[in-house]
Amino acid sequence: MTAAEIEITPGSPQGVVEELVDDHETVPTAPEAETVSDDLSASPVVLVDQPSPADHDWLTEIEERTKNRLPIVPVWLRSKAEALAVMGWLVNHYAYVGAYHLTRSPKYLGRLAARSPRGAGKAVKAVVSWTFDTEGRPVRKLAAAGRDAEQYLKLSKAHDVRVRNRLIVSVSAAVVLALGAVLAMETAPTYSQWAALAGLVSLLGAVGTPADKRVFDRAVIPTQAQKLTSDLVLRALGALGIAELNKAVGKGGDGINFPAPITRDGPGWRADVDLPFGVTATDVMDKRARLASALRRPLGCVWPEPAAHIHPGRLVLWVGDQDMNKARQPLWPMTRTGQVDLFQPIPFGTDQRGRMVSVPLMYRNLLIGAMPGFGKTFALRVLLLGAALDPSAELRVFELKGTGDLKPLAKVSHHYASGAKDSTIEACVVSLREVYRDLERRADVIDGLPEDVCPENKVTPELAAQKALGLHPLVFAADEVQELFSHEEFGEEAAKLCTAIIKRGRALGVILLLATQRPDKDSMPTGVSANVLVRFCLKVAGQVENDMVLGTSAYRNGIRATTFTDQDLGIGYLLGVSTEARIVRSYYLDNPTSGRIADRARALREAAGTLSGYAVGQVPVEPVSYDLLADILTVVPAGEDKVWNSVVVDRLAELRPEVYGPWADQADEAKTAHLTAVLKPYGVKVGQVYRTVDGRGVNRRGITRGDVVEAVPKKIRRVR
Ligand SMILES: Nc1ncnc2c1ncn2[C@@H]1O[C@H](COP(=O)(O)OP(=O)(O)OP(=O)(O)O)[C@@H](O)[C@H]1O
Repeated sequence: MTAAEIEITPGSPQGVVEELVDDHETVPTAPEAETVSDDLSASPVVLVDQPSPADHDWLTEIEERTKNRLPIVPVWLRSKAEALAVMGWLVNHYAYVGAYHLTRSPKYLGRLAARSPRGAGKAVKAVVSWTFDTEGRPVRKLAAAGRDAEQYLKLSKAHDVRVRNRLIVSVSAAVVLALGAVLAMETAPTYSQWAALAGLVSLLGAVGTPADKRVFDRAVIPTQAQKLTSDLVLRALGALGIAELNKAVGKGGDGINFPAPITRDGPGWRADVDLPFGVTATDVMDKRARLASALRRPLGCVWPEPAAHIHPGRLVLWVGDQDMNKARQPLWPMTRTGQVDLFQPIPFGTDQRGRMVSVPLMYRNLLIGAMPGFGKTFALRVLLLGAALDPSAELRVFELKGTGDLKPLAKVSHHYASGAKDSTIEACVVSLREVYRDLERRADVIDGLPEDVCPENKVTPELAAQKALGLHPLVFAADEVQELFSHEEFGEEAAKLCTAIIKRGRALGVILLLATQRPDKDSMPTGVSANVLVRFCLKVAGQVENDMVLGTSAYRNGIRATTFTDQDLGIGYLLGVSTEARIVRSYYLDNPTSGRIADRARALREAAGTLSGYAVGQVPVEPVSYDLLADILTVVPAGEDKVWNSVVVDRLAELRPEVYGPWADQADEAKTAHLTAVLKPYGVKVGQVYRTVDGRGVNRRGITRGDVVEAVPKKIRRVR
């Protein structure tokens, strides 16, 4: 409430005013209050906004300002690697420009030679004009026309003296030049004669070049980056079709406030804007395409962001000189040297302004989603190579497409498999089962530790470092995970295992990294998508996929990965790393570079003695042999004709806990549905089975033993 006034009718209770005034201020009682009366008969009026001591608290004010300090040292100069990369890029750029012009030098010389007669003409004209003082002619003419004889005589005299002196200078210069030329022709070597001639011709050519023409071609087409001004910003905001904004920028409106000057920030311009009351930064982000159109810039240059830590109406508009997808991508800081500690964030990419964005993996899980070909695997590979550079981390990598994009990681992984075959899917599920079982062991280890060693009941760097405890970071990655979750036979089990690992694994040092090109509800279990903490969404087709990867309501809140263009490879929304969603372009590591980094990671592991499994030539994953139908016939003896599914699952879990244990860790209904699904490929039907429990008749879904016996010869495939 600003300078509003509230009338207190005689006898009205003080409490009414107290409820309406601003929060912390104490309202004086009616007699002490400043009263204003505009009508003698009217009741006293109290100013509701009383002066606040905080208004004059300069320390508070300074503290507020310090929150919005801009960096003293430019972002790119803060890291040695980044600064070197920028310098390298500059040297490369100017070397290119130099080579470009050098190869065109004959063309430039020809151009200058053609223009030199015009230049010679201009030079002669200028010398003659100077010598004979032609610029004074209009003044003398005026004096003559005004019949001012005295003035005219004065001017003529001065003119004569000036011309005489200048003639002496010009003639002397001409004689010296002529003599110099003759001398040079006689004595100077031929190459310097030619050089002098070329210099003279170039000079005259440059003089003769018209103002609207260039001597040199452009080696680099300059970006049409216009300086961002408040007028431009206001015009653009006014073109968004947001009523409150229109009112504010229109005639008689309150205007829009810029709390800080528009400045250069990285390779672009930054404007901080306080939007009108009630308009949020998200409202503007929603209309990014319109904003870009109004600013006349490519979409990839215009990045409105909220600054919600200040207030939801604070907009930070950053307009880059270059489209994000064309901007120079710095080198991944770990490309050549360095080791990673998984308890620290891993450098993952850069934002629109070229600032490095790191992703913490410990105590988190990650989901990457996008349409095919937009950079999921590349993004996943950056994080996996980061994890590989932590020699204590155990990697289990499954690339379910079969293109071998994650092959460089094979040499450091405990489990590695590639391909879309059933055997790869099965290997992946078997590995998941192992991880699931390892969760139990890890939980027991942590549970058994004294409180002073493990006060927070979770893996800490100190605990992870103690090899004997086996609490080292375990990174399980599956690319094209839709192949796993939509698999007829293993899909359901994989979904359950991943959901359980995502929910329980965080504190136990188990990290799940999943990438999918089909983030719909059939290929991405909601238990997984709802519980994942870090999300990276590159271009997706629609709202459903967007929200599946980025979380419910992301689209409604303006976080729309649908707005990325076809050229935005590797660019996506990253959620779960900072308070706001960030737009990030993952570091680009090609195959050979990834191979070299993996070699380094392998060397680190060899030194630490942590190479294991696939990386040292062991069989990828040894699937546990089991035969579902035979196992059912074992746990449902011949005399028992019909049995509930949930009972069968419990008995199976007792028989082979390592295989069926996770099935039994579910509610009865889920157990029933699970067994129904896995029996479907065998043609075993599930129906109602009546049983008496505690004297009461109960109907539940179950199987008939005879149907299982029938199915044995018709088995589609023996599950190993
Ligand atoms: N950060 C990046 N910068 C520039 N280009 C990139 C980046 N990331 C990926 N790309 C390009 O995008 C192409 C596709 O990347 P990638 O194979 O990771 O896509 P994908 O989403 O995994 O595709 P698919 O779903 O078909 O497996 C790569 O060949 C690469 O050239």
